[in-house]
Amino acid sequence: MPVIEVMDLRKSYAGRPAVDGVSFAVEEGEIFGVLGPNGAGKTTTVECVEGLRVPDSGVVRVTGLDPVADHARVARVLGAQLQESELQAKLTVREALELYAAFYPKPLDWGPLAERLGLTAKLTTRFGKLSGGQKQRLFIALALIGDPRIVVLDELTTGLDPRARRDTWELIEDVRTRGVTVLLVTHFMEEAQRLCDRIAVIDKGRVAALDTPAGLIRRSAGSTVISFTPSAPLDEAELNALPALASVEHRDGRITLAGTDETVNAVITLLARHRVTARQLRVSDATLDDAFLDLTGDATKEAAV
Ligand SMILES: Nc1ncnc2c1ncn2[C@@H]1O[C@H](COP(=O)(O)OP(=O)(O)OP(=O)(O)O)[C@@H](O)[C@H]1O
Repeated sequence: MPVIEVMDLRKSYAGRPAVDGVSFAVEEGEIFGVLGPNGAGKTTTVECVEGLRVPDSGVVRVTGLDPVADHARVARVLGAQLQESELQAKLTVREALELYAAFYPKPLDWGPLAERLGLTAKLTTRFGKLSGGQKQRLFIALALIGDPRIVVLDELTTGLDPRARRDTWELIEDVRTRGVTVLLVTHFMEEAQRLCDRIAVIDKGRVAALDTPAGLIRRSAGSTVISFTPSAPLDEAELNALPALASVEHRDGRITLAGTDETVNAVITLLARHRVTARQLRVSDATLDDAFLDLTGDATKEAAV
């Protein structure tokens, strides 16, 4: 049985749909990503899973329980990252960890958790004096302290420097190794690609695609990218006629084509036919970034970056 089930979830604000028929199921032990442009309905969706918002219609189940009607029981199995305003400025890091540990029947030992999140040197620092990244790390610790079966992390590494981000990814991988299910809302493609087993791409309140990161990349139009600097100009019409071509870009004499393996073979044949040499030829797989822009359409491109 899935540990989280969302079926035809709908939620409007002042008559405007923010979530418009979202369905997905998260299996035990999975890292499930929710990805989408700003305002797509991601936070509303996960807050319905946490029982913090009441859906207009649809069904949400967490370990078979209704997060609104069975809020107390759901809170025992689900750890959620807090919003900044929820902690007192005068509370020290140690006090916050001890306080939250006391809420749960079998909390984790907060010492190693604080160590893993680089908070040991900050135990006596008051919350109000922490940097944005340190606060973020404390919220992650507090989400995990109750040793939950499921953890919901919204914008996990926003505000963290690259080092802290990588340490946090390792921590999340450790958490999953212990069998914890992770529901992760993120804007970072690299994070989603590295951590998530499956991703629901949400766009305009609906699920635009649901697949593994590799599956999302494969289904986007230009899943292979070839770039090179030709030794002589190539005919634009011939380039545009290449099979399975998704896009052509020219920059500083360099040509970048997105397509499939078929496009790559055809361009190599084209180059040979015209006796044109391709300097600095590179062939690479498209990234999740490319797939995301493709799946969420042109209108949302600007909001996504
Ligand atoms: N409490 C609220 N009252 C009115 N409108 C809201 C409320 N919360 C969210 N919205 C609107 O609902 C839509 C979806 O918001 P939501 O926060 O769920 O999106 P999101 O995908 O999490 O966005 P972001 O990536 O920017 O955090 C947005 O248009 C937002 O303005």
